[in-house]
Amino acid sequence: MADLIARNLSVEAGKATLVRDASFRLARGELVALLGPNGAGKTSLLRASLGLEKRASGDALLDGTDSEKLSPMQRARRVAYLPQQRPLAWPNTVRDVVALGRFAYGAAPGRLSAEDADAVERAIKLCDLGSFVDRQADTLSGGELARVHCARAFAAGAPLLIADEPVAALDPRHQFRIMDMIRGFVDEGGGALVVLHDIALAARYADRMIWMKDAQIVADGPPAETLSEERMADIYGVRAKVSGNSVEIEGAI
Ligand SMILES: Nc1ncnc2c1ncn2[C@@H]1O[C@H](COP(=O)(O)OP(=O)(O)OP(=O)(O)O)[C@@H](O)[C@H]1O
Repeated sequence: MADLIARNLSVEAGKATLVRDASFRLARGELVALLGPNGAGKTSLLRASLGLEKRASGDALLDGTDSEKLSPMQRARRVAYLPQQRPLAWPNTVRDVVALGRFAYGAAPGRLSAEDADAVERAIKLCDLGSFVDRQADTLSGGELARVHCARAFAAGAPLLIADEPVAALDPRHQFRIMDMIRGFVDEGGGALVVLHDIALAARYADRMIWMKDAQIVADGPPAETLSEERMADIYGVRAKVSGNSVEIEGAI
């Protein structure tokens, strides 16, 4: 059973509390949106859950193992993590950047098994990168590069996917395409936790919404139970019209 369970996690930096007493579970078969304003603590929560950032208290288990105790390779086989900041370490072709997603299987660009090569080609196709494969990744536009990083995460073939704002720089069509791919991944048995700032997109795709504000999780449940005009006012300080899963933001309060 692949899952990620965070229990009473807190993260501190100096005197600041970035995450306070947060608990959630991510399992296969669900697409969970993590929402909240800038600075709410979303990235800190994800990184601490994955064992990439020190916790002040609480714990986080990936498939029952403390995530802080996993080696990078063990972690990467359990979960593909697409961070918000996605620096390219060096200029490389698109195909080679996507191939980096296979490192958990001992692959390196130029040294791919048939299975690795297959996963890389599938991810390239899924993310609509066919015409870019031989380009240097550092010559792509921001949105094109975002798709390359999505492909790198998909190529990993891990049962869980955690993506921090995967569609932030994308045009509307590619936002839908990426969300469709994540939905498809979940429908085939994966589990995905995705940070989104587009509430309408989140409500349309997510089975569950986790809402954060001021370092705390304040709600966790299906859109029908947690998305409301009051919630939009409380979390984001905006006036919004909410009708079913549709949200129209009218302005700041
Ligand atoms: N090392 C640090 N020292 C002090 N404050 C920090 C540190 N790292 C993060 N913060 C602060 O903690 C808060 C939470 O940051 P985090 O990146 O988790 O927020 P977020 O919800 O992901 O925001 P965004 O939507 O803008 O990406 C922010 O106010 C940030 O400035």
